Amino acid sequence: MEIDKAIRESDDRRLTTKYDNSIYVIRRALALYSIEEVAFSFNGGKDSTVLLHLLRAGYFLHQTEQIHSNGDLKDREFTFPIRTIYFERSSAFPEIKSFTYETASIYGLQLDTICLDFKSGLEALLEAKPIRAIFFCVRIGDPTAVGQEQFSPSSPGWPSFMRVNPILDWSYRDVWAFLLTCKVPYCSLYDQGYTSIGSIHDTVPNALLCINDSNNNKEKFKPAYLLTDGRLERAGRRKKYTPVSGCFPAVSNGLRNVDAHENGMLTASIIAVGDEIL
Ligand SMILES: Cc1cc2nc3c(=O)[nH]c(=O)nc-3n(C[C@H](O)[C@H](O)[C@H](O)COP(=O)(O)O)c2cc1C
Ligand SMILES: Nc1ncnc2c1ncn2[C@@H]1O[C@H](COP(=O)(O)OP(=O)(O)OP(=O)(O)O)[C@@H](O)[C@H]1O
Repeated sequence: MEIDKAIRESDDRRLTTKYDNSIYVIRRALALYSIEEVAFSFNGGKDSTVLLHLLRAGYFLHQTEQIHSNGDLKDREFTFPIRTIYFERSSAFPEIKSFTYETASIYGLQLDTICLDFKSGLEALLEAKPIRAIFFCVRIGDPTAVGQEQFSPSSPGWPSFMRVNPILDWSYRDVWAFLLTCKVPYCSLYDQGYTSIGSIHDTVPNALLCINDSNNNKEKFKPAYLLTDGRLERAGRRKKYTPVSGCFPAVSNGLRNVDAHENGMLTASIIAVGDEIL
């Protein structure tokens, strides 16, 4: 299996350890649930792309073990049977949409495109299919990762299923080490300086990757894998906020000089020195 081979041939010990742990979680899930009971939530982003290939490798290894007595399972005989769900958004970047569909076609994914919000879409899906566990790409540091573990039941108020998070402990650097080591295709936006991709309304390239091109006065950006401080991967994503006076600010990556009033966020600092307040 090409993914497993690429990782085994790599001398990046940290990556190998992360890979082995993720494969362990995937194989645990595949042992606990039947193939009809699992699904994979895929959106064409970098984390999703990592998980797709981990699932391909994990499923392949799981299968190989199951049919061991019948001889080798060749790569070309291998299909990926895990139901893959994609919530299509009209506000998604066209590059993300096309990458998602191209990837589905290249790897023979059974893609279910859902045009509802997450909750209603999941409700409809779980009513129609026997799904009990969903592979998800949350990583520690993501705003939604708080309190999650590798196996976490869905939150109260959500349809009932198990969230399986095989890359929970992966860092930004691990994600890129994996994608580059395995030489798998990823969405072209990452080569244009986007480091985390939300909607067209709230995402710009990461200003930390900006190259000054004084010749033609145009902004250029280095690829996402050159971002050295992974804690800043969401610097190109504007925080969700409630507009104060109904006016929406221009997209900002948080590093440009954006008017705080315009953003609806006001901050104040107080410095106390002895009994004096400055
Ligand atoms: C398959 C799936 C399952 C989800 N399950 C939950 C959940 O159990 N609890 C929750 O608070 N959010 C859940 N969400 C929402 C995500 O945590 C998160 O809000 C969503 O991915 C939006 O991220 P974004 O705001 O960065 O686009 C789920 C989303 C998807 C696609
Ligand atoms: N529209 C969607 N359809 C299906 N799954 C989704 C969707 N949006 C989010 N998810 C799930 O939530 C995970 C986390 O989303 P998130 O946007 O943080 O990561 P990503 O898109 O893979 O990478 P990036 O941080 O670069 O955007 C996805 O990898 C996927 O499992």
